[in-house]
Amino acid sequence: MKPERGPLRVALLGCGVVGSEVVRLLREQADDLAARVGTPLELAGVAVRRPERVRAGVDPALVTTDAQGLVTRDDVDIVVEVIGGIEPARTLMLEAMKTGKSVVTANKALLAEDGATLFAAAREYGADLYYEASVAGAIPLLRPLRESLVGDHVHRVLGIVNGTTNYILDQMDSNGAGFNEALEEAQALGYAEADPTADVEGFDAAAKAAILAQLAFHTPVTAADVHREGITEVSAADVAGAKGMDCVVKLLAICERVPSDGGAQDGRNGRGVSVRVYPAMIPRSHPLASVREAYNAVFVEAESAGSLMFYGAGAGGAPTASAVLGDLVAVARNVVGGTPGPVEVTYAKLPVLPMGETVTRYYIHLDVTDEAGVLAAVAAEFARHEVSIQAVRQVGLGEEAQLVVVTHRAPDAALSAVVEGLRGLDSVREVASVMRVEGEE
Ligand SMILES: NC(=O)c1ccc[n+]([C@@H]2O[C@H](COP(=O)([O-])OP(=O)(O)OC[C@H]3O[C@@H](n4cnc5c(N)ncnc54)[C@H](O)[C@@H]3O)[C@@H](O)[C@H]2O)c1
Ligand SMILES: N[C@@H](CCO)C(=O)O
Ligand code: NA
Repeated sequence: MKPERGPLRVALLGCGVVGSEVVRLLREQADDLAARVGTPLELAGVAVRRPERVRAGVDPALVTTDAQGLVTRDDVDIVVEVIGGIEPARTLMLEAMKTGKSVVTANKALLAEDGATLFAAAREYGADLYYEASVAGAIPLLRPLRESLVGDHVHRVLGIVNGTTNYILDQMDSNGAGFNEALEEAQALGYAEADPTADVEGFDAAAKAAILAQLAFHTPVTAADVHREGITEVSAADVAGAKGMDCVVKLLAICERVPSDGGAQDGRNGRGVSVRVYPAMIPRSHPLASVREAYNAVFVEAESAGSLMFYGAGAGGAPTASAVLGDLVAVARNVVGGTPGPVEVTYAKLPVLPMGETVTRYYIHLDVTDEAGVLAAVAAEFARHEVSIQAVRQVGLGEEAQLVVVTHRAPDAALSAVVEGLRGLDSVREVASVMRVEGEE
C-alpha cells in the first residue's frame, strides 16, 4: 500500500482582491479540497507588500514581506501568484519552478509578454504552470482549449474578455452613464486592474487575446502582436449611433485563421492568424449583445466541434479565486500522482498578419452639407478604394444633414483609407463616428 503523504503546502504571493478570496476558499473548503486532492492543502505563507494591514481570516504568523524567501522554502510544494505585473512576479515564479514547485497564476500581463520564458522553465524543471484565472475569470476556457479541444482544429475565438470595459459600455448603453462614473464603479467592485488604463486602453483584453490565440492555434503570440484599440475614444455619439442601428458597442477580442487567397500551399492553416481587440458594433440580436455588466462570453469555432459558447463571471475576487482553486486542485492532484500536466506546444509558428490585411466592416457616420452631389462624392471615395457599400441612410436636413454608411467586408487598410479620404472632402463637415461592425454578414 502507498504510504499516506503529508499535506501539500501552498505559498500565496499577493493578498489583494483575488488573493484574499483564495485564502477564504482554502479555509472554508479545506475538508472537501483535502478529499478531492487526496491530501490536505495547507497555507505555508502569504507574501504581502503591506504586512501591517489587518487581513480577515489570514493568520498573521503566515504573513511575510519576503516573497523570494517564501517561494524557495523547502516546505513549500505549490506557489500561487496573484500579485500581477511583470516583476517581481516573473522572477518569483521562475525561482519557484527552479526549486521544483508548480505554479498557479492569474497573471495575463506576464503570460502575454513573456510566457515563453515561463513555459520553458516549466518544461525544464518538470513543473506545472496553470493559468485558468488569467483569461475570462471564473469561466473554464483555457483548460477546454488546452485539453478538451486539443484534438480539434480551431478556426476562431471571439468574445468579450474584459469585465471592466463591458461594465462601462453596458452602463453607457443602458442608463446613459458617463465613462468616468462607470469606471469608478467597476473599480469599487474589484473588476479593474491596479492601473485601470490596462482595461480601458485594451491592454488587458489584448493580453488575453494573445493567450487565447497561442492556445487555439498552437502558435507563439505575444501582446505586442495583437492589434489593440481601447474604449477611451468611444463617445456617447458612438453609443447612440449603435442604438440607431439596433446594435450595441462591445470591446471584442478576435483571434482567427485568415484563409489563403486560394493558393493550396497554405493548407488548413490559411495565410496566418489575425489577433485583434477593438470596440465594435454588434446587432442586439447577437448573443454577445446580451452579455451585461462585468460578465464575459467567448465563442470558439472549431472544425469538428462546431460553435461553442462559454459564458460567466469574467472578473471579481471570488469568481477569479474559483478558477485559481480549480488549478490548485489540478496541480495538487498531479503532484500526488507524480504526473505533471500538459506543457504548451507552439509548433505551428503561423505568422500574425498586420491589421491592414484583416477583413472587416465599417460603420461611418458623417456630418455633411446638404447639397447636390454630396452622395456622389462620398460614394466615389468608397469606390476609389474598392470598398463596397451595404447601406446608406440620410438623417436630417440642411445644417443637420448626416449620412450613415455601412460597408461590406473589405481589407481594414482600404477602409481606413476611405475614412482618410472622406475627412478631406469639402462636403464632409465632420466624420462623427467610425466603428467596425462584427457579428453579421
Ligand atoms: N481582480 C480581478 O477580477 C482579476 C481577474 C482575473 C485575473 N486577475 C489578476 O490577478 C492578479 C491579482 O489581481 P487583484 O485584482 O487581486 O490585484 P490587487 O491589486 O487587488 O492585489 C495584488 C496584491 O499584491 C500585492 N503585492 C504587490 N507587490 C507585491 C510583492 N512584491 N509581494 C507581495 N505582494 C505584493 C499588492 O499589495 C496587492 O495587495 C493580477 O495578475 C490580475 O491581473 C484579477
Ligand atoms: N481587469 C480585468 C480582470 C479580469 O481579468 C477585467 O476587468 O476583466
Ligand atoms: Na478562466
